[in-house]
Amino acid sequence: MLSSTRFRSWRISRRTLGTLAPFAKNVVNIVEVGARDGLQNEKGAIIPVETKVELINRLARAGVTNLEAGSFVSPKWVPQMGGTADVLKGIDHLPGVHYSVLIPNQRGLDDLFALLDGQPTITDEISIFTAATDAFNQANLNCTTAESLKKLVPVAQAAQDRGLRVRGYVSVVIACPYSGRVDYKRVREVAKELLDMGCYEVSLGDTVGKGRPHEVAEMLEEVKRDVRVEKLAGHFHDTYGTAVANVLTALEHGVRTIDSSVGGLGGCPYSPGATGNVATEDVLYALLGSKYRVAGSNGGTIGLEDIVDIGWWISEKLGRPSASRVVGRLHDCRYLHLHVALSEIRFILLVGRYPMFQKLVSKSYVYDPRPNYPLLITAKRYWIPDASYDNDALTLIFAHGTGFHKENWEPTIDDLQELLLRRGGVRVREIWSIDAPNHGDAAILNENTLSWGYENIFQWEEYARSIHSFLSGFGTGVDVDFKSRNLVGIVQHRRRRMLTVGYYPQIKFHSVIFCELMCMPREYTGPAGNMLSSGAEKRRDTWPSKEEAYKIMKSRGVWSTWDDRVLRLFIECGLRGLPTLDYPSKTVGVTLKCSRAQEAACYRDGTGSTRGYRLLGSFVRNVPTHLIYGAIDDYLPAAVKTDIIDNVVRGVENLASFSRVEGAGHLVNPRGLAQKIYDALNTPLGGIGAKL
Ligand SMILES: CC(C)(COP(=O)([O-])OP(=O)([O-])OC[C@H]1O[C@@H](n2cnc3c(N)ncnc32)[C@H](O)[C@@H]1OP(=O)([O-])[O-])[C@@H](O)C(=O)NCCC(=O)NCCSC(=O)C[C@@](C)(O)CC(=O)[O-]
Repeated sequence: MLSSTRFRSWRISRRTLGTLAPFAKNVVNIVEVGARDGLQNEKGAIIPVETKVELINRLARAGVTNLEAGSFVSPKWVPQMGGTADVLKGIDHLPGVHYSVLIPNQRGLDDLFALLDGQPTITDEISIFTAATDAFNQANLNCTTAESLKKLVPVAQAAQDRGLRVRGYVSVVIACPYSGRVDYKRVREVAKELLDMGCYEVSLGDTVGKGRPHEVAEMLEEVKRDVRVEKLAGHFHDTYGTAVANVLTALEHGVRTIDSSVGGLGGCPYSPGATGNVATEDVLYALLGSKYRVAGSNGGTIGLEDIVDIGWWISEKLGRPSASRVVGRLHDCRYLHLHVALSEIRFILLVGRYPMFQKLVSKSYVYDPRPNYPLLITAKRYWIPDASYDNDALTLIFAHGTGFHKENWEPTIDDLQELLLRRGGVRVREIWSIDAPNHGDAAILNENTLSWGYENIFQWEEYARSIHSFLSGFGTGVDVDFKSRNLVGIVQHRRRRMLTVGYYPQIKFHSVIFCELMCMPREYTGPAGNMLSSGAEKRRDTWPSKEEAYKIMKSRGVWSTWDDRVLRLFIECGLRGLPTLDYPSKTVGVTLKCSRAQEAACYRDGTGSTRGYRLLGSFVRNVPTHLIYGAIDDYLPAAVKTDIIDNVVRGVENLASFSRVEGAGHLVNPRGLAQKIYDALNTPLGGIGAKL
């Protein structure tokens, strides 16, 4: 779990930027309320915690940085919110994302505090709520507006004393289902009282969804007489189809934060007849190409196609069509492979990604091995739900090459999974892919630590140690006993050392597959390392957005030669939003997760490849070893490959298998590589017992 103080302070600085910068720059904040306001209103069976967790994780990965994760209300009143504590415990807490919870009263806050006692960073924000009419409050909170405000004062105070930020809601700001037309003056007074309690922002809710744009305008102008508009958010339900128009009206009147709900989920259980919130997809779509830019962590925004996909997915889970207008159009278009002139990048990525995830599901983890190992580890697990396996089924452990990240393997995993499903053979129980500690998501979590002693040379053995630590189980965050698994290590490029060092306790491997192994004698490592490290230091590492980065990389340099799926994953998972420690004053755009300095530091570790070269001979005698090279000798000279086979391994007969991927060089083609990995996994091993 992401629980360090270092991490917390980073979140706070992002939060400050998030609230101030967007207002000044026509940047719109989205508060995604689907998992709370949306799901709370679902009739029928209780939605499982896992579904809520997946929904929230997907939204955060799509770039949403403010989302409501649930509420601590009475489960008798709102049964769907019953498992909120488990939801908070289950989600991946991504850096820079606020996972807020709705709190009705002191009892709800006490329940949250009990949770925070055990996990202090599980949330940093609560929302409190009341309404502009007594009638609505009586139905929703069992008290009048004045009574509810009185009860909320100590709640807001206690939350702030605990370091939480507090957001306020005023419901029924246009019309009340019980008492009709609302007095906007009362909306102004209630909003002001919430701000006086310390709310950093008040969201004005057209709970019934009857509001028309001119009414929204009038209501806002009234509220603005007492409240600065940057303190206001708009929350519109779409019962009468006016929600998008109301959003645009609110923006024109200076509001810069909009609550919305993926798939248009939801409604308030105490607002009879009201439908869901304005769909997040519909807001994103409406603002495309306008003077407004939506803030988010996915290349500085929220990925529309990701949200479309999530809206489709959650609607399927709930067994009904999405309420979003946009989702039906874009989702169908994607599946018909029509060209949608929105974001070509994300569109193709999703189409390309689907074959794999028909069967495999995935989850990201943060593993904390401290104090046994100083750096946090991030890993992703892929598996088929509900499948059963015997003890022989394999668990594949993927390790990536320098400059990449754990998701880099996904096209290969995708193609491998397809082969396993289509052609059978060995049974694969689970696949894990692990970031090097200065790459991928781990690089963000370890950003500060990496600047204290790892900045000049990052020995690749650190990756070895981190994986050993991960597999040995002396840490928290991943509850799998890898020692009982039938492990296969699949290692890209120069990672041979990773599995060979003799750390204790020893981890048994069924076999190891080296792909384009970068072990070489000393005369090659120096020049290659110098060339690579100076290249890494000089390379461009900031771009205005992920879309721009893709366009630039696609058109030049080594990037343009990559398999397109790999390049798109590099954009999606290898880049991060600014600012960073290296660029503290750049607030817009994206940069590399594995910074230039850290990549160069890896290349300066010249001895890793040489030691790997020396130890490879004894390694293959002890561990069934498959070796796969690209057929094109681009990075790795043909002479080195020949030397490895003839002199180090002493003939291919000492390997479990040897193959070359046709048409591939150092950055091998994923499909060809998947075929070779499939073949290697299905090669009988002849009974060598492997121990690393
Ligand atoms: C506020 C209460 C609890 C008062 O309900 P009450 O009956 O007046 O309170 P009580 O203090 O008499 O307690 C009654 C029972 O509830 C329990 N209880 C009391 N508090 C809690 C709590 N926090 N968590 C869990 N249990 C609680 C309490 O322990 C007791 O249990 P019992 O002894 O009968 O077994 C109730 O009215 C309630 O939960 N209402 C829920 C309202 C709600 O969640 N509405 C939807 C959210 S608001 C919304 O959607 C609008 C918004 C924000 O999106 C904006 C917009 O669209 O306008």
